[in-house]
Amino acid sequence: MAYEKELQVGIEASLSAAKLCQAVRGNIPDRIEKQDRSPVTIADFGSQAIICRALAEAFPNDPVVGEEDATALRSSEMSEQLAQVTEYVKQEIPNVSTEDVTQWIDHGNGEPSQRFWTLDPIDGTKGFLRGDQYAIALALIEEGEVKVGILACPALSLDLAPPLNEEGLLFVAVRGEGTKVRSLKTDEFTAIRVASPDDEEHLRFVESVEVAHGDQSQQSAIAQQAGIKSPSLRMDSQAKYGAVASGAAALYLRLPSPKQPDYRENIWDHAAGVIVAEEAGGRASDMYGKPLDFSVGAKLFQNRGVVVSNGSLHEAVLAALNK
Ligand SMILES: Nc1ncnc2c1ncn2[C@@H]1O[C@H](COP(=O)(O)OS(=O)(=O)O)[C@@H](OP(=O)(O)O)[C@H]1O
Ligand SMILES: [Mg+2]
Ligand SMILES: [Mg+2]
Ligand SMILES: [Mg+2]
Repeated sequence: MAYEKELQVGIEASLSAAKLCQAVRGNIPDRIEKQDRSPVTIADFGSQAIICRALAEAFPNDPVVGEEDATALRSSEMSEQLAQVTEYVKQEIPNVSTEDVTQWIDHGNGEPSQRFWTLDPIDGTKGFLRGDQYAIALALIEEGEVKVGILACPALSLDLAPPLNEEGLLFVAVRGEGTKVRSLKTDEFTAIRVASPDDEEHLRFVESVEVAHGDQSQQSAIAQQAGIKSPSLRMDSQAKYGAVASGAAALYLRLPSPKQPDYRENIWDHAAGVIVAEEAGGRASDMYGKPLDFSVGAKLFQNRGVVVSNGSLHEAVLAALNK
């Protein structure tokens, strides 16, 4: 098996981060507003600290391109939140100082290079705050190609055979080796595949809960033109990729919002999910059919929108988008 050490370290760190997130969710924290006005919480910071620490120790030469950074958390106005983050991190790693925590978080300020990791410590922060879906998403990128994806979805369960019907799922994919899933509670993995073309029951699509993150009216029009008759399943975060990879849905659509036509997707919002879907037999591209290009920096500058399917539906979706 390839990337054995990467998997072992990445999985262990993601499970520990997932535990921290679930502990914080027992008592949903305040939303902290970032400079771009999007939300972050003490759990996003704690999760990034735990995973960056593990990566820095095991792979000191690998940059980590993470969503969060500790600048605001170091300010005196946020000393209370920093203390809270540190308390939660201590439940996973004993004897930790506030200085350790901010340093580990800032290990995620790396730049994309020939080999690097990208981390979304909580994808779907809005979902996390609402009590809905969220994910911890970690991916290894080499030469612009996603090689490993680890996607923990602590609140996800799908209406499918075990272990997918258990709450709390971990999806893992390695390039060329398929995708597998396990419950967060047991350590037995099961291989998964996307929905087959004749699976009428799962011929449905997933999209964001947040209206501002896409174009829901175009998304339903396109899905209909591709032959999907049922309404969408709205789900926060890269859990949507898990739904397509396991066959709970046949399509994930994320078309640019008319209010933000110039929005570019962040690599950490997609890298782990893309390999999880592809290695399960699915296909991912942008709305023009171009492969998602992870070689051009921290955003998908060369792509517009995201289409993820079970493969068989892809051409019909692209044809509808082309009209
Ligand atoms: N305008 C716009 N268009 C597209 N995407 C955007 C936009 N604004 C934010 N984001 C990113 O969306 C990430 C959350 O993913 P989802 O939209 O799938 O989940 S959710 O329903 O919003 O929770 C979310 O990731 P997190 O910040 O990690 O939660 C954002 O990076
Ligand atoms: Mg965010
Ligand atoms: Mg995200
Ligand atoms: Mg995030």
